[in-house]
Amino acid sequence: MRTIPSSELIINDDGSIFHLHLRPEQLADTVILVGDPGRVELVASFFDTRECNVSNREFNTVTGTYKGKRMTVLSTGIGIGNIDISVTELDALANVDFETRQVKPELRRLTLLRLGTSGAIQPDIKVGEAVFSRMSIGFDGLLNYYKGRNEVCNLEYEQAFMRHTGWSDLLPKPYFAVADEGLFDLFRDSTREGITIAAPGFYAPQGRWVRLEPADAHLNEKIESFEYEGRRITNFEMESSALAGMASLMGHRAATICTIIAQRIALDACTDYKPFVKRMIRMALDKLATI
Ligand SMILES: O=P(O)(O)O[C@H]1O[C@H](CO)[C@@H](O)[C@H]1O
Ligand SMILES: O=c1cc[nH]c(=O)[nH]1
Repeated sequence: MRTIPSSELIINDDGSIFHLHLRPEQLADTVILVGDPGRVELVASFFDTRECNVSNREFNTVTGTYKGKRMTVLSTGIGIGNIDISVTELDALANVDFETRQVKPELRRLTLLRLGTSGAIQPDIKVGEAVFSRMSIGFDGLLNYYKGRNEVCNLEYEQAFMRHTGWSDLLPKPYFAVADEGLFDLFRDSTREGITIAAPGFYAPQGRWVRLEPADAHLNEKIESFEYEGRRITNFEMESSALAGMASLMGHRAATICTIIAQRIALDACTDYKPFVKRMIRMALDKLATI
């Protein structure tokens, strides 16, 4: 059996994992991931009990209970690189023996739910709505670095999307990662189903033009008009693809729900979005407490 070298899985002197600074016993089976470090306290404010509060860089973590169910809430900061770190380290905490540095014979299956914010790219999706990313399109390329990527992605959608958009060979190949169906069933009545683009940036990668002009000024129009099997692309954010894709490869169940805070078609944005996010968090906690 492979022993993972200490340069590949870095464990701190106190027995915690390199970036998250968590020790294996501090991780619950149900994990809520949020981008904003300040959102951890908002989620944890609903908890009945708290057993630990750990912080390193942008990674804040609280483990506690909500309606008797043990949960961990973790902030990942912004972007796919931090999802690569967070999901790998969460999985290692659950499934690697830190003494032997070997994968445990019995694997633990985590439930990973990201609660984020997002911009809508269809005119009928309003600010304040919660969109469930049933599929996520990775514009970031991360999953292409992992073996088995084709086995967990929807390749038909990928081909159709690249054809429709005339995908530039300067960009990473997009991957279509799929959310856990059980989580979709849990949330289908309380959210709007969507297909979400996870972009490797907030500005040009989402078609925004401040001073630097996007390479393809018409890409968002092509994204908006893409339709396959009667489904369309609904929203932009920056993490859901790597979360869904890595969790599928590892055997965890994962999904993303985002509150819409920008309406890209109406050219509108809401900066007072926290009450909507709070509503999404309470809804998600109530559902997660039942499984
Ligand atoms: O509100 P969070 O969870 O950070 O999610 C969204 O907001 C950030 C950009 O403002 C990106 O992380 C994007 O995915
Ligand atoms: O438009 C948006 C809003 C929030 N987060 C994003 O990544 N994009």
